[in-house]
Amino acid sequence: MRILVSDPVSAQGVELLQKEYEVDVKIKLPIEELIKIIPQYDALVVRSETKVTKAVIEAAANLKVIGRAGVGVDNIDVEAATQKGIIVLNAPEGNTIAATEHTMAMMLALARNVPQAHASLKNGQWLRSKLMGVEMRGKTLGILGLGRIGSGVAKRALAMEMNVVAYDPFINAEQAAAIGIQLLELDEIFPLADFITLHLPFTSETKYLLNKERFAKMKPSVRIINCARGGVIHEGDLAEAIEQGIVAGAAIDVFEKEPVNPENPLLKLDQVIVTPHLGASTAEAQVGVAVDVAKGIIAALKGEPIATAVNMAPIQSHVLEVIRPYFNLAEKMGCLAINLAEGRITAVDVEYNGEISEVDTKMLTTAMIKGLLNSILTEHINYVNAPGVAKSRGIKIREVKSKETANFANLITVRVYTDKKTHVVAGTLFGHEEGRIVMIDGYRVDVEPQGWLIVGLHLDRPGMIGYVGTILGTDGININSMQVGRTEVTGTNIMVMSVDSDVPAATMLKIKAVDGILGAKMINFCVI
Ligand SMILES: NC(=O)c1ccc[n+]([C@@H]2O[C@H](COP(=O)([O-])OP(=O)(O)OC[C@H]3O[C@@H](n4cnc5c(N)ncnc54)[C@H](O)[C@@H]3O)[C@@H](O)[C@H]2O)c1
Ligand SMILES: O=C(O)CC[C@@H](O)C(=O)O
Repeated sequence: MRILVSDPVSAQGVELLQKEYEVDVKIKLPIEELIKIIPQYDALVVRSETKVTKAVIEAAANLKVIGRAGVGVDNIDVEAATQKGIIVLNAPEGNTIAATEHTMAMMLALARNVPQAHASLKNGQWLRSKLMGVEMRGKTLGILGLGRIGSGVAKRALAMEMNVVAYDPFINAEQAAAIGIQLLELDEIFPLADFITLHLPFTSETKYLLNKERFAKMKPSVRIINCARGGVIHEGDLAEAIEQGIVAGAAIDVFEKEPVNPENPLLKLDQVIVTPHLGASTAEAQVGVAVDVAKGIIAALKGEPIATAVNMAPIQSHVLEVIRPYFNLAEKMGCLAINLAEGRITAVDVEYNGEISEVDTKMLTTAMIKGLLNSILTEHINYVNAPGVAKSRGIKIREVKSKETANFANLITVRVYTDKKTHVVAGTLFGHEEGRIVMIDGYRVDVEPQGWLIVGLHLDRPGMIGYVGTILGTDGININSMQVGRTEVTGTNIMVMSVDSDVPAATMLKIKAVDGILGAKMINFCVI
């Protein structure tokens, strides 16, 4: 597999990727060049400079995952990626502290005119009275967006004895109270705030959230800090509000167009201090996001679950801890169940029994669907596209949950309904990690879901196992485990054999032709 890194990311992340895959680092690629070379790659790693547009994604014939070394994914067409089954993941936590501290640095620098003082003094001017500042203590800070960075800023502002209020429609009052601040409506914040800092994503909802109309509602002494995304403030309106004395000053790290146009009106104002999108630029944050994104890319390429994918249902870390050991098992159970099934599949039930039923198991169900569909489709099925593909094929997926369990602490049961029959496969973990299939169509087995498996139905009479063993032996296929038992149909037995290598179709035909063999299936667990 090949990975393209198209923005500067820390060496630690690149080295992690190089341990597993071939990696090309090509910075500042013109978009035409990116479109030309992207079909060669399975994964793409970016920061904010590379614009992963629809055209890039359409050209990306082999791309499986795009990793963003940072939080904001607004430089990636996530919708186009999702439609193509490409996982988009980010590294949401690695630069939180960096961006939080940069916000505090910008707020203090704005309050005390630090950049203006520095520049004038270096220019030979001693401007003490002109550069009078304001204190933070006792002032009201309005935080727009109380997520990771917003709440970090809130805690630091409280330590500086500021009054802190916040607007975030997706946070409840208890969460805000736990930080020690009050949630208000947006319009309630404007007349109160001496400082307003933005920490929300750039979306169609937040575009130009602060504009002419909203500046007019603010205190005339208000100072604005933006270390989130350029487009959440209308830059022209802000410049005008500052010129008119409606806003006292602004500290801006992010711009609607980056690198910023030197003609941007904000750059011309003394009351505006700026940095070139440096929020995440600390040594620690860059190592953090590069390592996090590399781990995410490796997991994605190996088909493992990813906690930081933005176009899949998010998994909370305590849930991931519980369900992680079951992913491989669930996927293999999907593969086995679909291989047993005959006829048109109409629905699949996944039943969770035991303690596992108490956590969110959606991603395990997705793993099962992934295993099921990858066994029958040529298109690559992953955690992003599996539910959509199942739906488009008219397969109804249902989760059933019960804390009750009979023989195992935790049990997953997959039922595949077809227009002919229902097939049932159940699995559990032995110890904490070892996945086992413990039931196939009502028959108790103990099968490691790996390698190759033959499942056959035969008449309950002497010699049947011998015939099959002889065919396999003659064709050079080694049996490494074998179980035989009665099914619920009188006179019919089931045999389950793990073998060391792939079984050619010709060998399977010979087995099926044995008098008394009622059917036989070969399951290749290696294909998923
Ligand atoms: N300057 C930088 O270098 C830098 C570094 C890191 C992050 N960022 C940016 O900072 C911002 C915040 O990052 P984060 O890690 O705190 O993200 P986060 O997802 O933890 O927090 C975002 C918060 O915004 C809230 N929100 C969403 N839509 C909203 C709306 N319409 N109105 C009000 N609140 C809304 C969400 O509920 C959430 O609580 C993002 O835009 C991110 O891209 C910039
Ligand atoms: O890559 C960067 O330096 C910026 C990152 C930042 O904007 C983010 O959203 O994480």
